Amino acid sequence: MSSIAESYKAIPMNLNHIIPLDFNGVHEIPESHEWTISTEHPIVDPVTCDSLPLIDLSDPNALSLIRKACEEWGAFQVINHGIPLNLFEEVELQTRRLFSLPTHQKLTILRSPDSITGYGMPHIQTFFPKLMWSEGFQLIGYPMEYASQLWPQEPDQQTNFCDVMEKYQKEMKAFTEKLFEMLLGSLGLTLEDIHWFKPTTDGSNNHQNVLTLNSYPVCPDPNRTMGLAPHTDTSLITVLHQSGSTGLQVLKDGSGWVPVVPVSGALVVNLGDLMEVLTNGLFKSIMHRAVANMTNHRVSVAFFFGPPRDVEIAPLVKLTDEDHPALYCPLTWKEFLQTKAKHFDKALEVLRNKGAKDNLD
Ligand SMILES: C=C1C[C@]23C[C@@]1(O)CC[C@H]2[C@@]12CCC[C@@](C)(C(=O)O1)[C@H]2[C@@H]3C(=O)O
Ligand SMILES: O=C(O)CCC(=O)C(=O)O
Ligand SMILES: [Fe+2]
Repeated sequence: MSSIAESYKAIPMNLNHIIPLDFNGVHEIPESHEWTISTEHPIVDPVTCDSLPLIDLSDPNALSLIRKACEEWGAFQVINHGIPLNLFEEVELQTRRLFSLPTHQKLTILRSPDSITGYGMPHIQTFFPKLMWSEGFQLIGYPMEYASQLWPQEPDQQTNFCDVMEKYQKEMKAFTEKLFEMLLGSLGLTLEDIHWFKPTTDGSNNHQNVLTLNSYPVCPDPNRTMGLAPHTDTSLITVLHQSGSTGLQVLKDGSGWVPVVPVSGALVVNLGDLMEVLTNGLFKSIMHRAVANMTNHRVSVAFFFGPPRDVEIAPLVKLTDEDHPALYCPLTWKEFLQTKAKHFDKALEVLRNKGAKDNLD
């Protein structure tokens, strides 16, 4: 059995693309972090122009609103999701505790070049000549091996951190499974149409999920830097809790970069590349990016919901016919991460053109 944790073994990253800047006391943008931001797409005003749909999950029309948002945007915000709001406060507090540690302490849990978990710059850094104004920490499950290094003298803090992260992942797992069912429902499908989906009452099914804590330190000139460069996620669904400060922007066809205005207690749902594959392109994965700001240290928490290990994702049979042939070749999340690590934003195109996964190189 091969898991996503092994995805980067064949394509290790360069250490210069993992170690973040020590952002403390930086008042000038170093050349290494100075970006020329493309003006190909303008930043639009989310108040007077397009704004990301906000869906109330208790609305009787929720399914049709979800379908519209998934077809037109590939993302939406949700309220009435059932996750206790104090859990967001707890996860944000623990996230801030981690990132406010001295740099030498954070470097004790530096991600190794062939690994998925640990502290460092985003995996996509490798595709950009300039460095991003952010740092992140990826974890899977109960992260005691990391917490014990971060707070060696504080056993209570170690357990607090791990307990909150574990509780958050459990809530997110249940929520993303429910959301996945709603997304299918919006297309007239059920979980029965997904041969690999095995819901369990005790939460023990083997979906693969990753939690990422993102940190965007205060930046002296955000217009000349990039917090997290434009990308689509590889997951089926990503659920993002953004703290009170703006920073996330989604790319809307025909409009431009639309800032996602934080709504208290709401979660942002992004569709990832594997959802585009599964729905044979009916739902699109959304291009998005994040920017830092001059006044607040912005943090966000992203939960990546993926398929079980060794399950090949392919366009759903019920969504294909003679007029709508399958557009993508089947592959596992791990194989897709490897394709993305080679081809980045061309990865879906590669899947469309190759027909069989043996030809992905
Ligand atoms: C499972 C994963 C999704 C992710 C790559 C990763 O292997 C672990 C971290 C995730 C993350 C977080 C920041 C943005 C992103 C594009 C990246 O570079 O690392 C996503 C990845 C993704 O969606 O592929
Ligand atoms: O911080 C954000 O708003 C975006 C984070 C994100 O896109 C990611 O973690 O993949
Ligand atoms: Fe993302």
